[in-house]
Amino acid sequence: MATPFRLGWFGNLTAPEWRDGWSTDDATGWTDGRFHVEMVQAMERAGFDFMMLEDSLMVSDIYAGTAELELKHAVYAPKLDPVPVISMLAYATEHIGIVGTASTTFYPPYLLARAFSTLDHVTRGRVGWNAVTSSEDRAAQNFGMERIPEHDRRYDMAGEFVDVVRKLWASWAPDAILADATTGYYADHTKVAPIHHDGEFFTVRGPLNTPPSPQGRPVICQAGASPKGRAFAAANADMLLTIPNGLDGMKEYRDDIRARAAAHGRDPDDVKVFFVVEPVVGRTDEEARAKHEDYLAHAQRNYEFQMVNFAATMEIDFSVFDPDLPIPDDVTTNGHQGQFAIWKEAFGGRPIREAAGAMRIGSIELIGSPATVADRMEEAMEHVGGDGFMFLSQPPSRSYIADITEGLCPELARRGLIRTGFRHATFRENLRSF
Ligand SMILES: Cc1cc2nc3c(=O)[nH]c(=O)nc-3n(C[C@H](O)[C@H](O)[C@H](O)COP(=O)(O)O)c2cc1C
Repeated sequence: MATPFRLGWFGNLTAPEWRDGWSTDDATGWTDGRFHVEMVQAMERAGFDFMMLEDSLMVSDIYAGTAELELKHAVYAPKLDPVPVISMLAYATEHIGIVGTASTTFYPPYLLARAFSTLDHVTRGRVGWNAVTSSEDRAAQNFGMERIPEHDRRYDMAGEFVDVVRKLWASWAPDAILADATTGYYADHTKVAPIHHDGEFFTVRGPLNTPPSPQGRPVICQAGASPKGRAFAAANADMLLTIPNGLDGMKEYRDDIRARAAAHGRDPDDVKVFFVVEPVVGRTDEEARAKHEDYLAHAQRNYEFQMVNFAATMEIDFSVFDPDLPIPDDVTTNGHQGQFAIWKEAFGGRPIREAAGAMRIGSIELIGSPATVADRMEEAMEHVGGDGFMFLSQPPSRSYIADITEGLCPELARRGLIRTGFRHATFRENLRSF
């Protein structure tokens, strides 16, 4: 009997595939949100648990001191704000969870608690919040700061931020709404209380002015990789996103998070871990390999894309290094520390240009027919212990989405490896249902 796992998609509200000439309308038309609506509908039909929308708050010009390559490849900009787009994606679907990213360093906690409570209402209990600390000076400079706060301090702020948000979400008792025409009371003021939070980073009176939402507390998602990030995630998150290298790295991460969650008195099964992969699927193994070869043939484009990706998220200007040598040993970052260590390991001491030109972001390589890829996914989950995968494709194309939703997912469903329906109304209940 197969043990089922879950699927999510690492979505970017950026331009979908615009370089191959096949979906020319999408190249500029995607900003009306319809491309992503059709994408999330395909995922819901195919058996995905959720779509996640990443976010950042800057146009990065770290690589070589210019935004040229960032904008040339549309890596993180131009993009749309995920928070309002969640409403649209949810209105076009019935069951799938939708996770939006919002930063604990830049949002005021009151606005965030209110926005996600509102989203929980309008999605009828299907929203998740990807709580990130952000990592970029360029983003900080859009919010009156010169530099992003230091890495571990950001997590201290994030811990208090989540505490405030939780208190605000709980500032209305579940039965505070009466709507009683006989007594003339809409809401019971004795069940709505200020929180009077006065902490190191935030002072918030409360209560929230939004009524209790279907989940009460929207699903919390997190992607901490450093020790401090893992501690924060294990204490607070319902789901985690991660890209460790290889099967042993995946198992180490999941075991560590589960042990940390248990140490906080939590049931480890309430914390689901999703591993990022970018499957390359064809009708046959040969067809999939040909697609992969085609990707490798764009080595210079891939290299430039990854350089911006690394520079934007780690604020390290890779242009100062010799691309024909490995990453120097003494480079550190105040950005995504855990992720940087993992990428360095993935480069395996190879020259930067060569490694980045052939790189796909993901914990394991999945290339083949639906049956081949399904075999590998099943083996991986057996090794790691469970939970699920999150697919990434930067940028996604309609044909890539179809490879996954019409090719791979039916094979996974036939084997009983992914969900074929949703038994519960809310995202959290569905996340915990197996
Ligand atoms: C799959 C995945 C998705 C992430 N999405 C975002 C995002 O949308 N916005 C963001 O600022 N950081 C994002 N991050 C970064 C994490 O929040 C975190 O900072 C990073 O994994 C490094 O871990 P650390 O902060 O513990 O060093 C993501 C990380 C991963 C692995």
